Amino acid sequence: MTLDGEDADGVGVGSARSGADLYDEHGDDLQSCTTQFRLFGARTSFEGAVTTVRCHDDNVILKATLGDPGAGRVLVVDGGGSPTTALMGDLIAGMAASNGWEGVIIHGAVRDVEALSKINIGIKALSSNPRKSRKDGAGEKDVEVSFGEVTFTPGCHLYSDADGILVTRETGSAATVQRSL
Ligand SMILES: O=C([O-])CC(=O)C(=O)O
Repeated sequence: MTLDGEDADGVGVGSARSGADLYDEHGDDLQSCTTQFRLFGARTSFEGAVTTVRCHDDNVILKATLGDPGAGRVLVVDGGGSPTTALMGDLIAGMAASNGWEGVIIHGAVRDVEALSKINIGIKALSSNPRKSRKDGAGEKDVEVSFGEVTFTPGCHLYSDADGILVTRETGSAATVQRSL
């Protein structure tokens, strides 16, 4: 499946299509996340291939991953839904934006909310908490994670906007959603 921005003649439609438009076109070929996130970053719409981290109140692996070149990817973080500590603040988010990450979705909390709103990256998280997380290095990378009735498999494609989060069921280069639809 290819989710591209072209009409039947292969001509770009020229205006941004929303998550609702994408869902209407592709239906249940796409998973739709039922978890209600808050939007924290300056970018309201973002997409890319998924990389995953699972960590609970410990952000060492998250920080190391966002220190790698993003190459247009979106990091999906299964933080166990914890509101207890922030897994990301403005320093890590700024680094992620500089490294070419398109977005970060955190099933958990962030901090430095005012500053995050000025960083040119997509950020969705459940909540905010000024308390920082532990630095023990507990967690896993590149594992399948699930929340909001969606399974996020590394390499699947994710599209996020004000409507919500859509995720392909397949992985690989054929499953693409171009940004300027
Ligand atoms: O270092 C942390 O735990 C998170 C943080 O405050 C930042 O990214 O600015």
